[in-house]
Amino acid sequence: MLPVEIKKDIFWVGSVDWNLRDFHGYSLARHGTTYNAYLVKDEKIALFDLVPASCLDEFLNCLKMTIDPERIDYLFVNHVEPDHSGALPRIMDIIKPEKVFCSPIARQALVSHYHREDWPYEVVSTGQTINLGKRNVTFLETKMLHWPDSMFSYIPEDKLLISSDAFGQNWATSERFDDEVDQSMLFSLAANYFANIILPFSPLVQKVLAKVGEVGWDIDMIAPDHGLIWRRHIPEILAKYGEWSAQKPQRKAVIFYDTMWKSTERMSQAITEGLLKEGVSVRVLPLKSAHHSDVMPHIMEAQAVIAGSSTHNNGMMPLVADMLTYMKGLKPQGKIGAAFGSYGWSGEAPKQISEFLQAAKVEIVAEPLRIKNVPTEQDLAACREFGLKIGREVIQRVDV
Ligand SMILES: Cc1cc2nc3c(=O)[nH]c(=O)nc-3n(C[C@H](O)[C@H](O)[C@H](O)COP(=O)(O)O)c2cc1C
Repeated sequence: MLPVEIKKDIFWVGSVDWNLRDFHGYSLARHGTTYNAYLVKDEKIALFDLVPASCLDEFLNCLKMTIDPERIDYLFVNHVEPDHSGALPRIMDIIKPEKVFCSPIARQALVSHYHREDWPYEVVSTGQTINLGKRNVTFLETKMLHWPDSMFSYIPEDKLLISSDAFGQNWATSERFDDEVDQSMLFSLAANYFANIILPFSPLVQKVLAKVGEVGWDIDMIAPDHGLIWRRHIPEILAKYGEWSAQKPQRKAVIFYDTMWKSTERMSQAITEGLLKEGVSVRVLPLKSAHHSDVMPHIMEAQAVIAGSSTHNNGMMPLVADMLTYMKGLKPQGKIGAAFGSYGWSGEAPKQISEFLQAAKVEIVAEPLRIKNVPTEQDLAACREFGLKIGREVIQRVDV
């Protein structure tokens, strides 16, 4: 990739991973991703963040088009996760920087990843400022957003916030800025990223947004470590982070299920009809075709989570267990829910699902609905009634 000057003497120098489809086990990177690093040419030459070890060659090519890497004085590590620091051991040998700036927790994390106590670490904390010459860099530790070591770097002279993984999206593009790409795709991928990575830390997002307001940073560019750089739609993405982290649900229900012989699927269709009759928008996600990370953005927005499974070996179908486990870890707040499914003889799955939902702090608003074998017309009417009941609960909560 070619470097791009994003501000006077500040360059994007990352790499674009067109191949990536599985991002540490998520289907999040269906559209590839970028690893963004930023080079600042001042009296001190500074490099912010890096790329994974696998992208080192492409990254070095890009970097060398802007600077002789040996001239770089300072490295800033905003996040230790290997997609942003994996190239560090090789880069340290090439650049031999005077200093490696990182948060106190990042220093420990770097040592436990790369086992190098001898690198020239310089620990920086929230509010501290480092001078580069004409510019300053100031820091805000964003612990658990989304790793303990994470921090933001802000350059006031350029109104530039280098935001680590926050505000990122996984999308391999040749464009570098938010106003150069399709807007609905951009915001949809930003939402996808938030729902799968940031959601459990929603209360922290609210605090960080408040803190950024409090310190009065004037920002006209947000440069995340993945995806497009925000320069045109900053108020919109900040508002979206406020909205997503507030977890205010919409008049929407998500139904996910797995089925062997489609009886549970037939139930899901009748439940959908009931919800629609109440005026609730529905997303139906059969887990054989929807990966758990594709379901989460819908759960993030929905008021109701309705999970279905046929009974399989006295339990729920494995894909449903997978989805529930994944969802529980992401701690969605303020949801209502219910469980359903077809069975042959013992029929444990719906009750097990209902208990799991409850353990995930989902408020159960309908008894688990079980149908023996293939649903009759009467059974389908019961499913519609189940959908109507949940629909009414959605409306009651969303429309207050
Ligand atoms: C491998 C297998 C294991 C099953 N185990 C159970 C079971 O433990 N308890 C039960 O009630 N039904 C069991 N069933 C029956 C199914 O739950 C039943 O056929 C149901 O109607 C399937 O719903 P579906 O079409 O949505 O998959 C099993 C079926 C299969 C194929």
